[in-house]
Amino acid sequence: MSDELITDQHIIEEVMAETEGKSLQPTETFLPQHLTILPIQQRPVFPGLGMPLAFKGKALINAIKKAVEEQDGYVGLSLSAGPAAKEPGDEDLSEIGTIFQIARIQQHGPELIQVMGRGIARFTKKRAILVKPVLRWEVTPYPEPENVKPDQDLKAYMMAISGEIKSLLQLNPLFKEQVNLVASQLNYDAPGHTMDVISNLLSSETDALQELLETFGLHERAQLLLRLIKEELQIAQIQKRINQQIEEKVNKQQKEFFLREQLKAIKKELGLEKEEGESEIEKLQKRLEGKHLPEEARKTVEEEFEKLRTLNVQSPDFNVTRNYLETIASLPWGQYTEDSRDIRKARKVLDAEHYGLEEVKARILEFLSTVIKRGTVSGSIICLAGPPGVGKTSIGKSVAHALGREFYRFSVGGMRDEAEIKGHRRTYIGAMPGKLIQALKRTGASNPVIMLDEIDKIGSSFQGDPASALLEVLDPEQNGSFVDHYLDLPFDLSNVLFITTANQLETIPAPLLDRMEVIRLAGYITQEKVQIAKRYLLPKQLKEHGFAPKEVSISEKALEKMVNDYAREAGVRNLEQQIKKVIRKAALQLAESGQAALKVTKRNLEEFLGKPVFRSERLYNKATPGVALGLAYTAMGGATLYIEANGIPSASPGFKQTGQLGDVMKESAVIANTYIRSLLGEGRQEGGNSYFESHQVHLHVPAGATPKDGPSAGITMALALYSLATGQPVRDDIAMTGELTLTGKVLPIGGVKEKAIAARRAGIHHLILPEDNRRDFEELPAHIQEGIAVHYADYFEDVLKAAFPA
Ligand SMILES: Nc1ncnc2c1ncn2[C@@H]1O[C@H](COP(=O)(O)OP(=O)(O)OP(=O)(O)O)[C@@H](O)[C@H]1O
Repeated sequence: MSDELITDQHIIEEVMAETEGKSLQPTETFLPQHLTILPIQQRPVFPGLGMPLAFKGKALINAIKKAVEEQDGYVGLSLSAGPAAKEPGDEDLSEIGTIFQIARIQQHGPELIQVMGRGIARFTKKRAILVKPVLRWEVTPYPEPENVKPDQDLKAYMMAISGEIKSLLQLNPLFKEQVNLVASQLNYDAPGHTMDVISNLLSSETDALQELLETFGLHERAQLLLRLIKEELQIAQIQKRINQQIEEKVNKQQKEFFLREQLKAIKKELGLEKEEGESEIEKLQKRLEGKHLPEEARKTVEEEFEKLRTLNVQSPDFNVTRNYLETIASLPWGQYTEDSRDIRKARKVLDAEHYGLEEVKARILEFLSTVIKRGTVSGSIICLAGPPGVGKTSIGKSVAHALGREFYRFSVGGMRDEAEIKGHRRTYIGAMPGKLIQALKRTGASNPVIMLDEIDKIGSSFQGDPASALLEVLDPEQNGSFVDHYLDLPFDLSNVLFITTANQLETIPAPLLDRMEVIRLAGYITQEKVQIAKRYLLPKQLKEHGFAPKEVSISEKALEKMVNDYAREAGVRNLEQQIKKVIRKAALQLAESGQAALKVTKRNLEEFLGKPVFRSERLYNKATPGVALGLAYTAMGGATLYIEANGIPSASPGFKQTGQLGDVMKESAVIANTYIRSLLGEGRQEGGNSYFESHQVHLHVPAGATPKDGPSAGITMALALYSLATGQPVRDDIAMTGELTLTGKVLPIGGVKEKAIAARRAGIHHLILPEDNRRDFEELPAHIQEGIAVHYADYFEDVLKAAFPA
């Protein structure tokens, strides 16, 4: 035999076969009571199974040989409590051990011997009879009793044990071999023996196994064994799970690795060598290099880069994180354009880009000079208010030009979702930053001019209130660290110059309006429009259509006709459309006729634009009793507004009004009715007037489909009723506006400039205004006042005097 230690399974089997039958169920009388004690470590040996053991030291080797020769190979095995290296003394050894019968020995050199044999029975120590050179004890052997009939409890235990062992078998294939080996020995009629065989296979703690050995009662032993097997089973299950997990992970990793390698190889073939993720990360990092990110942002960016590196390029998370970093990289952190500080240049820019608007330009220049002086725009918000097409946007652009800043414009009209301003949180699919951050990204500067259009039409809904989000953006206290939901980092908006535009101020949320400096643009009179068309709109459109200035000319008279008959509005948007139309038609004519140039005049204008859209704003060619011309101020600018009254003779007199009137306007109508009735009532006027007592009176404000409201039609309504009742027509070249009280006092109204412009547009030469609006009118530019005679009214009598000149 070789010198190797025997571990081979078949040798152990051989030993077992050899010892089989010899002492399978020894009785006490067969077993020696004086035994050489061999100390063993790590785990006790249970009776029943054959196994190899190794011992060291000359004294032990001699004692073992002697036991084989003289004592049929019987020795005692006792578990040593001390460390393996130390030679254990009497006191270190467990007093309960196993009688072991050695069947074969094999010496490996002078110091090491290997023995093979099997456990026979338990013993307990009586006393030591020799201590040196080896231990010899007097013992009491406890062979397992034969043929005990297990009682019910024990049977149940044994079945449970066998069940658990079966489960263990399924989990642990290594275990299976051993169990198969002992399977032949499992015998439920010898429960003690069976349990010992199984105990030999357990991998429980040393102490637990020794306790099992020391348990003589079969019930208790069965209980303990069952517990230990269950523990073993649990461990086996955990092991299995861990194994599975590891296996799965390894498999997945291997697969991914394999695919990635393939991808790399393919890319290499295609010349796209670098790994996608890496090169993207590098690119992003490069873009971020020159930016002045604040500490907090820098930290976040670093964390995100860390995350990006660990992510698979194909994973959706990679995209989300990359997009986020791209947004950050595209923002103008710490990048500013330098403001031009030259106010004379600013004036030049404004003048060059706009005709007229003197007052607006003056206000803008005042504003710019304070900005230049203070060196900061923080807290200043301009609101340009006026009808469509009067140049609000283009004034905003000029402000940006004058300061040398970038310009960005977006509309907040109809906005209902706060996220449009503040962005979506990144957890949303397809999340984006809000409009403000997009504006900064687009302009590439942290101090652009941002124009918020249609602030009077901002909405609100269950998705949050965009107005309050805007408030946060515009508030100088807060916008230094504006946090967009998507960015989730503060960005400094305090250097942005905000300009808002609105058609009317009434619908702007009050907290927003409070923060803004309102500059009104009232609209243009005909002469201004003609000049704007001649100097700006026409040259611009010619250029856009690829014409030299001389190729198409439109005479001033033609322009005037265009303004009056085709584009009657407060602004010039529609006029610009008409000019485009003329130029397009002219282009066709020039191409077809081969002419070099074309002149558009008042006479041939209809060839280009068709029949006039507006004839006159006057519905009535001659003065009619019951009709008066009022002036209104709407989001579209000033407008003229007829008020009609009519009556039907009736036994049951009454009063009604129509024309989509708002609540305030309805009240005005009722007030006018009451006032005029009391004014004309019997006994008050010479001869008396009993019209209202004998008629159903109806008041109407065309056009009936347009909703109207406000108190400023008070005097007009009253005058219409007066004219109806008295049968006197109001002179046909007069228009009026003013609120009326129940006692006939005339109160001031708003929008004087817009209304004056509307009156001029309608060819009106006489205007009735409340006395308290005198200053408003007198402060208007001379060209608007020109040609208008104003009659100021303090009481309704003043209105009558102006309307029915003697
Ligand atoms: N005073 C002016 N001088 C020169 N051009 C003008 C003047 N006013 C308006 N325009 C021109 O008229 C056109 C319409 O003006 P703009 O778009 O600024 O109007 P807006 O008031 O912003 O209208 P909206 O309220 O509809 O946005 C532009 O081409 C603009 O340049």
